[in-house]
Amino acid sequence: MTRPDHDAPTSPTGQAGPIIEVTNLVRDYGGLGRKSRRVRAVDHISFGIQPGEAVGYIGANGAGKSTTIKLLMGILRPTAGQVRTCGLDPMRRRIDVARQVGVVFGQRSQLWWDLPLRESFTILAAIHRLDPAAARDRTARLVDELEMGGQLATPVRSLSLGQRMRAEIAAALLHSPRLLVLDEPTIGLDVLSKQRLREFLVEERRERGTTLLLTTHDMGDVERLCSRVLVVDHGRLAYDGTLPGLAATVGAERLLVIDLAEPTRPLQDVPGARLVAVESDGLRQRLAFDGARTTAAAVLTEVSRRATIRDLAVEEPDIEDVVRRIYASSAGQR
Ligand SMILES: Nc1ncnc2c1ncn2[C@@H]1O[C@H](COP(=O)(O)OP(=O)(O)OP(=O)(O)O)[C@@H](O)[C@H]1O
Repeated sequence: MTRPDHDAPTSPTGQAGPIIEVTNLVRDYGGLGRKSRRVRAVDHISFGIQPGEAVGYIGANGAGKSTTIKLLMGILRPTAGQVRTCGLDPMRRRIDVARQVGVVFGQRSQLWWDLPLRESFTILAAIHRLDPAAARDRTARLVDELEMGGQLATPVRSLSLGQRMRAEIAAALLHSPRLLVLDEPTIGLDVLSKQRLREFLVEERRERGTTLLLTTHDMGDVERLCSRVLVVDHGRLAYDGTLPGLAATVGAERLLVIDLAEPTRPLQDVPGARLVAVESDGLRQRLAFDGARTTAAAVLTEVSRRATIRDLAVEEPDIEDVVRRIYASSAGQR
């Protein structure tokens, strides 16, 4: 597919249309010298992200996630294919893109290491040319919501990992970007810090409709924050859809944990279900079923013909396992 090598005439500032549009994107590293081996980090990837979406971009180490993000931000030039971020060519309009996007790269800080945190916010507000009063309000709000009030006088280098990540996110959101790109935002954080950060992001998106693109190895981030997931594997897009759909593509089973009123014979041969475990003399039984082929209701109807159900729970597939199976199945296709 070819596109004119200029920004779409209908969206000179990139306000209309998809917020990210990637078409047949390719990026190679190396391969120029005789001894240098060429690595295809991104291999003909195409996808679009609409304003307001929250998308998890996941894949194993070296799958091509960071390279894709750098291409989206205009840090790297594509080997082939097209990228539009906020409707703009990020290589040619990097500053205009930066005005509309907030980015947090796990390894790279946008804060001034030796200065008190407060100073970083002041400098960033000046760089983004924010109105001073509006910048003060926005900073105060982010500091409040991210519970950073106690750290404003602390030099960035003395912040804990969790505090620094919250500070990075506040810095990325200071100019109220349309798109927030987060690379591994919860890596290394303790459970409580992760939970707080996720809650903040949910709230921020609910209030402002900010589009979110998130790379992560933590499926909890995806489950909590993203309505759509892109799985990249060896530079190729292996899946684009919802999380439950992801589970369905590998035939991942859901589990019904059924508590029965009396000890009951093993619930074998329930159509569409597989008996996984019988516990407490048959008082609790676990049946696995494939959500694409039958429903929990159909399985329960059959069980209730055989015994009285006292209580039940449905356990969703383990998403880490689902992702492992996606990688395994796409490796089989190569
Ligand atoms: N500057 C570089 N020079 C050469 N090869 C590179 C360079 N950067 C990345 N690569 C290679 O490109 C491939 C994709 O790397 P990338 O960093 O995009 O993956 P990733 O999915 O972000 O991995 P991780 O989860 O480990 O951060 C890998 O094989 C990597 O070794």
